[in-house]
Amino acid sequence: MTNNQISGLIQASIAVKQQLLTDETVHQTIITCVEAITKCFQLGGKVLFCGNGGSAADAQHLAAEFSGRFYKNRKALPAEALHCNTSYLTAVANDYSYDVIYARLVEGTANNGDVLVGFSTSGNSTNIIKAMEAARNQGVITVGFTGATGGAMKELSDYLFNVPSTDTPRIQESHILIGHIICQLVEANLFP
Ligand SMILES: O=C(CO)[C@@H](O)[C@H](O)[C@H](O)[C@H](O)COP(=O)(O)O
Ligand SMILES: [Zn+2]
Repeated sequence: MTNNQISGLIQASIAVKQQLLTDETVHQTIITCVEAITKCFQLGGKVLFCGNGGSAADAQHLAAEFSGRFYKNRKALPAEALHCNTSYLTAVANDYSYDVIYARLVEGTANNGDVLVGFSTSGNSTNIIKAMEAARNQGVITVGFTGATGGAMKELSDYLFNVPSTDTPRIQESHILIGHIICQLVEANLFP
C-alpha cells in the first residue's frame, strides 16, 4: 500500500463527512432524534442498540456512552446493545434462527416509548429489519443508521441516518460520528 492509497482512504472518509457537514436534513434529523431520546430517558424509558460485525461494535460503543458516561460524571442511563449475551445469542440462533436474535429481545424487553437504534450499512440485514418491525409493533421509537439507499430499513425508521455512501467502512465511520454527536447532545440536555 502506498502513501497515496492511504491518503485516498482518509480523503474518502472525509468526503462522506463533508457531505454531512452541509446537509441540513441530517442536522435537523439529529436535532429531532436527540429530542426523542432525551424524552425517552426523562420518561423512564431505555435505548436499545443492535448491529452486526463492526456495527455490533458501534452498538456496544454507543450504548456504553449512555450506561457508562460520555463527558460527564452523572447517573447511569438505561441503554444496552442486544448482542452482548452470548448464551442467549447462541441458543436463539441455534434453536430458532439468527434472523430473530434481536427481534426476540425486543419482544421480551422493550416497552412503549423505548427507543431501538439499528445499524446496518446495507439497510437490509434481516435480523435488524425484524428487530425494527418488532419495535414498530410495540410502540418503540425506531432510529435507523444505514448507507445511502436506506435499504429496507428506510420504511421502518422514525429517524433515518442514511449516510451518503455505499462503502461499508466509510459508512460506519460516519455512523460513529453521528452517534457521538447524538450522545453528547442527549447528555447535555439531561445533565446541563
Ligand atoms: O465492520 C465491517 C466492515 O467494515 C464488517 O464486520 C460488517 O459490519 C459486516 O460484514 C456486517 O455483517 C455487514 O452488515 P450490514 O452493515 O449490511 O448490516
Ligand atoms: Zn469494520
